[in-house]
Amino acid sequence: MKQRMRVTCGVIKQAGKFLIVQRAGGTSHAFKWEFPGGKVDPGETESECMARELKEELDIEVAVGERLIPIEREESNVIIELIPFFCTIIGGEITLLEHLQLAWIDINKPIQYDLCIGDYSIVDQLRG
Ligand SMILES: Nc1nc2c([nH]c(=O)n2[C@@H]2O[C@H](COP(=O)(O)OP(=O)(O)OP(=O)(O)O)[C@@H](O)[C@H]2O)c(=O)[nH]1
Repeated sequence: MKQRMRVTCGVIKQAGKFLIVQRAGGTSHAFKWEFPGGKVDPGETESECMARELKEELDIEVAVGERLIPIEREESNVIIELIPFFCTIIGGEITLLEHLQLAWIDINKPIQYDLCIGDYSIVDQLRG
């Protein structure tokens, strides 16, 4: 059976725009843009993972809201389930602890950033 990996990613909206961040060099998908998040650890719920990753990556506390439709993709024989959640910042200031840059995107305009492939499906969901 193929290995599965669950990854949560946060959809944060402010002033009508959505936050994306650029992955660092030396990681998988280096320099690609993504919604911040990461792998669900054993024994952790998806929501716990979401809140933990945003604390680790952006130094913010969030309220984890609605779960969007997950996106499944296979990469190097591993099935990656990317699970987006709407998140609201309830504490802290966004500080990039792992990523290179951030951007706030207007979802209804063409995306000018090189996103991780699965993330285009999240953008489609946000466009409704
Ligand atoms: N965080 C995040 N990962 C994504 C997105 N889209 C996407 O394909 N991925 C992929 O999902 C995987 C998540 O890995 P990650 O490196 O962010 O997770 P992590 O922080 O737990 O990793 P690490 O602790 O092993 O460094 C990567 O292969 C990444 O390329 C996204 O929007 N956000």
